Amino acid sequence: MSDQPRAAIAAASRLVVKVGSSALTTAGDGLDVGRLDALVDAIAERVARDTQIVLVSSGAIGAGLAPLSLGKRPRDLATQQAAASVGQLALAHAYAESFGRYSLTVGQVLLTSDDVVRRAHYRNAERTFSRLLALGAVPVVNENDTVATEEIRFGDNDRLASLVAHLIRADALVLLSDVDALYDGDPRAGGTRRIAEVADESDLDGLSVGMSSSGLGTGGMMSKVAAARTAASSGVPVLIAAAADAREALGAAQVGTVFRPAGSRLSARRFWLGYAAGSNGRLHLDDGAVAAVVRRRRSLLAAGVTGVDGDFQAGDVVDLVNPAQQVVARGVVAFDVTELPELIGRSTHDLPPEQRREVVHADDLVPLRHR
Ligand SMILES: Nc1ncnc2c1ncn2[C@@H]1O[C@H](COP(=O)(O)OP(=O)(O)O)[C@@H](O)[C@H]1O
Ligand SMILES: N[C@@H](CCC(=O)OP(=O)(O)O)C(=O)O
Repeated sequence: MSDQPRAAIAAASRLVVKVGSSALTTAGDGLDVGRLDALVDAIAERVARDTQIVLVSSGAIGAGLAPLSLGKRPRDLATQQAAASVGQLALAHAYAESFGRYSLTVGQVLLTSDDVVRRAHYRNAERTFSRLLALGAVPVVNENDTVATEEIRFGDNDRLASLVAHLIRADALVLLSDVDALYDGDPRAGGTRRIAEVADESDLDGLSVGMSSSGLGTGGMMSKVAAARTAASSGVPVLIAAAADAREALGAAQVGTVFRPAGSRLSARRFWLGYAAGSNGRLHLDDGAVAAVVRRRRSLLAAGVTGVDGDFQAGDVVDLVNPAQQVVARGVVAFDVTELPELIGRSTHDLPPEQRREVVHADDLVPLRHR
């Protein structure tokens, strides 16, 4: 086992740290200020060593339960939003007080999925973060739960954190939770083994990673592993650790599970295209087109398209799907959905001159891995 990704996390000059509800709130009592202060102590220590940190914090819903006399996490969206509305205020206040002990200023950034799905909003968010960091503030991020509808919500701050890590070009992502690492099965069941490092995708084979969460968070370990894979496969090392071990995690990083980054880092635009953008439709590819696009990194031509669905216009983002119905790539399509049916399957030189172009140009295309 190599210490390379842990050394990179220990030396990072820009970090995204995400903390889950389970590490900040308790079912009956709401926000646990003692645990929040301990997390802030660890972050402030790292900031004092000149690391810029963006904190993605869950816990708004959990923090809003006790003030509204709600016993456990509500299932319906309206009550979750009411709890988040009350809880986010408490959370932001607690962070402002806690960072204030170190004379650090916090800035609240509440994002909806539109802020990353739409390219113009994405760039706007990027500017806000870089300005806050340049001014020496600690951005504290959460989903804007009170306005996010069922359809558009992330519902999952692990994914939001991996998107933010790319948005701000962080050197590493640290996911803090109530569990100290990824195990080969749900540690609550006992008899499980800690995974110290995920060097490549094959290290995840055979693991039982639960959706079931602590009861306070959402997505369980499954959403953390998905977020870690997204970040690592596009060049960002990730550490999953317990919030209780935050000092060690943000220090030498010799705790938890580390995900080794694979390949080179995607540009902000290609990352956005592959992982953040919303998709407006699907192009179905034959095997030859899949090989050309995924292995040889060529443009997608009409000859290799077998079908289309969705409602898209030229310039929209679409999924590229193989014959087994797996999404193998995403790209910006060069035709409206209404134009494609009469073009597909035809070779480029048979097309009318005004339509003699790639369906998706190689520069606008990002191959994705699938499991
Ligand atoms: N293979 C696994 N390894 C580690 N934890 C797991 C695994 N499968 C399920 N879990 C559970 O995932 C929970 C963490 O997820 P969650 O409650 O959503 O955390 P958070 O609120 O921090 O996002 C842990 O309490 C743990 O019991
Ligand atoms: N935005 C929600 C948290 C959503 C979420 O992903 O929660 P968690 O699994 O605890 O990171 C809140 O603040 O309660």
